[in-house]
Amino acid sequence: MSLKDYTNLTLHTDDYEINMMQTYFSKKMENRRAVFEVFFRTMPFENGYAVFAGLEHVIDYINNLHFTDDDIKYLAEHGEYTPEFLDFLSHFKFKGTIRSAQEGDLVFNNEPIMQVEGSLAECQLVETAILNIVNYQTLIATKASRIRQAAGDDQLMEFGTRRAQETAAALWGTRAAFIGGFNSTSNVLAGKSFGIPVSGTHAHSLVETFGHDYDAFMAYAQTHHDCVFLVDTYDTIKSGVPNAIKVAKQMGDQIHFAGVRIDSGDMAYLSKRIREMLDDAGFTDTKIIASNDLDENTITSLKMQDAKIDVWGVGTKLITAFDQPALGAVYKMVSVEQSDGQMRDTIKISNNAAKVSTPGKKQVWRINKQSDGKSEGDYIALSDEDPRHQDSLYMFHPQFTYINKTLTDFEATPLLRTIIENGKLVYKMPSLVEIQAHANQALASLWPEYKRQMNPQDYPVDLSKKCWDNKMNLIESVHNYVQHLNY
Ligand SMILES: Nc1ncnc2c1ncn2[C@@H]1O[C@H](COP(=O)(O)OP(=O)(O)OP(=O)(O)O)[C@@H](O)[C@H]1O
Ligand SMILES: O=P(O)(O)OC[C@H]1O[C@H](OP(=O)(O)OP(=O)(O)O)[C@H](O)[C@@H]1O
Ligand SMILES: O=C(O)c1cccnc1
Repeated sequence: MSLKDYTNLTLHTDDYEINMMQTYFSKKMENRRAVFEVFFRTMPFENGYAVFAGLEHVIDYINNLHFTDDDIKYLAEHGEYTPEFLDFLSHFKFKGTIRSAQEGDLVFNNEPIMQVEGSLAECQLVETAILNIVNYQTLIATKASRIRQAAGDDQLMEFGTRRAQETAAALWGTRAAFIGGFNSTSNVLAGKSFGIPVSGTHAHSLVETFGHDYDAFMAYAQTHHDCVFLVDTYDTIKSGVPNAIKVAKQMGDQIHFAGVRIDSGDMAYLSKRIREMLDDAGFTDTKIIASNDLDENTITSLKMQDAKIDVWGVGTKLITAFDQPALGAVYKMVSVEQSDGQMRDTIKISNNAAKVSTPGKKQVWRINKQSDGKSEGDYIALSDEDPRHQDSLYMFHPQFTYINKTLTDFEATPLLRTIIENGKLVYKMPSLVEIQAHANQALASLWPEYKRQMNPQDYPVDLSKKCWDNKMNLIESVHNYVQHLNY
């Protein structure tokens, strides 16, 4: 089950989208064809790759897209819309085509990660929600993947709900965290909705209720088989751990003494002492779980200190993407139908070279070496090109064109898959476990240079010659047009 029965998100769009729709409608342009593409300009967290997430929610959103009578009434009362336009909206259905990266795919800056092709009206309407969903979920999946890289094979528990930016962010965020490599969530609704394994320990309030570690742990042990005791409420070494061991010994086989959790103090020192105490008492399989404002940096540091921590509980810094709260993905028009029925590629010029959009409907080809399967880079081509038909592939840096290479031993795989075609879902959503496995496979084909946490190499994202020429020609024609203006 998914969170399908949440509020209809059709009005979850910016006012200006509906205002533009009204203009297109009044000018009889609402059915002109258009192509828009989603991309981000800089890598989140200065990471070498991003993990794409959000497609399932985008599909739910598109499937639910319709203006209810109530929505129309609201627009009639609050906007400058004509009755004819409101009538058009009341019959609106999404009939466009969406091509997208799959969840768990690795994606990079300045390449299309989703493409919407359809009528001008429908393409414009869906911009806001698509960006809202993809921006957040891709950011969290990427943060989770960074934390996974730091944690190695250790268990990662997602604890973020209480700190998330509201409920939807907690739920979709924990799903994105799972895609990025987390093992479980503390959020029960996320477990029910998405099938994520749910796990949890107990809070300090349990110990405070009983007033003593022993009484609290014993009460918990008498009411649960699997027990993780939180040992830092009063004094970890003098009271928490000794009382946890005492209860575990007294309860014997009646419980599974799965672990102890620490949530404060010097966790390198404490975990080493706790490990000795547990081992001395014969509980060599009992795990040590740590939480307290953890992220990939604290986990890396604790591992360097040889902390004896087996399981990491991570909340705030993951679910809020603490060190970079926005991915900054944008949705740009790349082609639009003219009055003569011809498509014209479009460009947004900027003084900042990196901000000049790449015109034309495109496909991203992931180029891997056939011999070792490793990624050589991404090759952005116009949609009528297919590098699979070429014996060799010339790849060059789109700004510093002297950086180039010619590949013969290569395999090209399209990144953008058709998800919705003319309004119909044509894509079978993989399970969440399959998506997580897909992300792991994708990471395995990436060289370690792109995966390191600090100062990773820039992954090559190149344009085909045809795509590059198309961009240069359009820049030239816009310059000519601006130069000949007389104001
Ligand atoms: N050995 C360590 N190396 C690196 N970071 C650590 C280590 N031990 C704890 N931390 C991290 O340091 C941060 C602050 O911990 P600190 O001990 O100052 O506060 P605290 O234990 O949370 O205090 P409080 O008792 O108020 O909860 C946390 O993010 C924690 O994960
Ligand atoms: O530190 P985070 O990465 O955000 O992980 C979530 C935090 O939430 C809990 O603390 P909280 O103080 O809310 O409740 P408690 O009384 O159970 O400690 C838990 O003990 C973690 O410290
Ligand atoms: O289960 C836990 O230990 C837990 C859950 C949420 C937040 N902090 C801790």
